[in-house]
Amino acid sequence: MDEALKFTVDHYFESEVLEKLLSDQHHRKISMEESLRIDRSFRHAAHCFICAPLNKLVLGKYPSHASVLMQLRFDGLLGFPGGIIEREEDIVCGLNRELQEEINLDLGRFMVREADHLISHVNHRHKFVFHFYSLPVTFEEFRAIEKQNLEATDYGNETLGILRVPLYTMKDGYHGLAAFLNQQFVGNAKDQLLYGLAKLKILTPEELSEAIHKSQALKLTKAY
Ligand SMILES: O=c1[nH]cnc2c1ncn2[C@@H]1O[C@H](COP(=O)(O)OP(=O)(O)O)[C@@H](O)[C@H]1O
Repeated sequence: MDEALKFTVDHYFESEVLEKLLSDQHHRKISMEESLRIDRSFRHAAHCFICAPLNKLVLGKYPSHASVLMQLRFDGLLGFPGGIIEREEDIVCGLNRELQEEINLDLGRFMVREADHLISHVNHRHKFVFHFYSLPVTFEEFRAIEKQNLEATDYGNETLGILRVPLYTMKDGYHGLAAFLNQQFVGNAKDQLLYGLAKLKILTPEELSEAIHKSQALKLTKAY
């Protein structure tokens, strides 16, 4: 594996390197405690990685081990459901409220908890802290969440729809996750996606590394 590529993947696991790497992109890792002490002029936003285990052959031949939900925003960018936390609001309460508004999450059945926190980043340039949480569910629950989404307040205006991230790789080595990584993501949502996949052990570092490599190598090539 070439060194530059290994570095890209490793940075999701080694916080010091992550911090250094992400500082170039204006997103730096920050602990939850530190983020809560940050200057009050910073806004907080929280987004959620909803995922379920799956054992399926896509198109009858490409193995896929999980379902992960993202959404297409009003501006055509891909992101996770969630949003801005109100000034006096608790982060997890604000996230659950946003999930109800954006994807009509049934809060009687599903709730993100503090323990589901995955990672937070601060962007000093935009004075924003971005918190990222997971909501692991069963596949049946994931299907129920997908169906309920159509009745969301924000459906068709703020959010254009939800989608499942393709976690498989087709025969050409590009279509599937690698091609998906070349789409346009809002803020640091792409980093969050890769982090969630690694942290929840949905894909191995080697699989992630391969997808990142292929997405970079084949970006300009149209396979068909
Ligand atoms: O999935 C995401 N990951 C990380 N940041 C995101 C994501 N979606 C939106 N953002 C950023 O979060 C902030 C709040 O945007 P969002 O559209 O979610 O809030 P809202 O729904 O409350 O208007 C913006 O700075 C936006 O760029």
